[in-house]
Amino acid sequence: MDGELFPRPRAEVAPGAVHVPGWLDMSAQRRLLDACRAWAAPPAGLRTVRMPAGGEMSVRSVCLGWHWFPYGYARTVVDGDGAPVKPFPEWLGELARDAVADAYGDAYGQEQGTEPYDIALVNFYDGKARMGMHRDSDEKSGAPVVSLSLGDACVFRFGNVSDRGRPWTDVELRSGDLFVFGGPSRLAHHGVPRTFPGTAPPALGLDGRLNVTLRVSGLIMG
Ligand SMILES: O=C(O)CCC(=O)C(=O)O
Ligand SMILES: [Fe+2]
Repeated sequence: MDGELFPRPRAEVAPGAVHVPGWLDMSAQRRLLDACRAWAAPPAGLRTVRMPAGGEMSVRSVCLGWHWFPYGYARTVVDGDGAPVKPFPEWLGELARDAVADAYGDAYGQEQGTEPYDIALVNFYDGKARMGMHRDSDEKSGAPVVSLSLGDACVFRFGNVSDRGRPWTDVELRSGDLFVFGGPSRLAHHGVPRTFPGTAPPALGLDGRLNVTLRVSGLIMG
């Protein structure tokens, strides 16, 4: 972010897991936030996800392209209002490609592939929301997951591929930050143990935190 006392360096926290601080400037953050507000509106808008065991996720979510539910993808909001999922816009796919290219440079070139990005999962965190350690394993593609953060900062816990426990690395994700995980880290466990309410940049006008992950489904269109 401009005006910081110490610039935050980019970091590869595990092989194929790259944090790029301040990747989106304020106007790009505003554009993404405006789009999230439109996506959040019904039908097929922001919803609370109920887990098979009976609990509810504390984040509220909306999907584009394919609708994620525990645990799979569908073309309609099968666990909500039943409406068709909103389309995945072309500009988001371009943003995902740019993100992977910027995060990886020439490394993991083989991971970039040619399959188009076709899923966005948007998660809204109020001050109390969290996300437990999990893997993004419902996709049929090994393409990297692209994560963009807006609003309040959070602790993003990036763990290992074998289980939910240590070793992990805690990374602070702030508004505008990019995190890409692919290659050997594509199926690493990760979660958000806490956010820092009130730390969103005032110029953005968001109370809480939004995270947008962009993914390749590897699923057949239709
Ligand atoms: O909010 C985040 O930074 C992570 C979100 C996440 O892991 C997911 O949507 O699967
Ligand atoms: Fe995830």
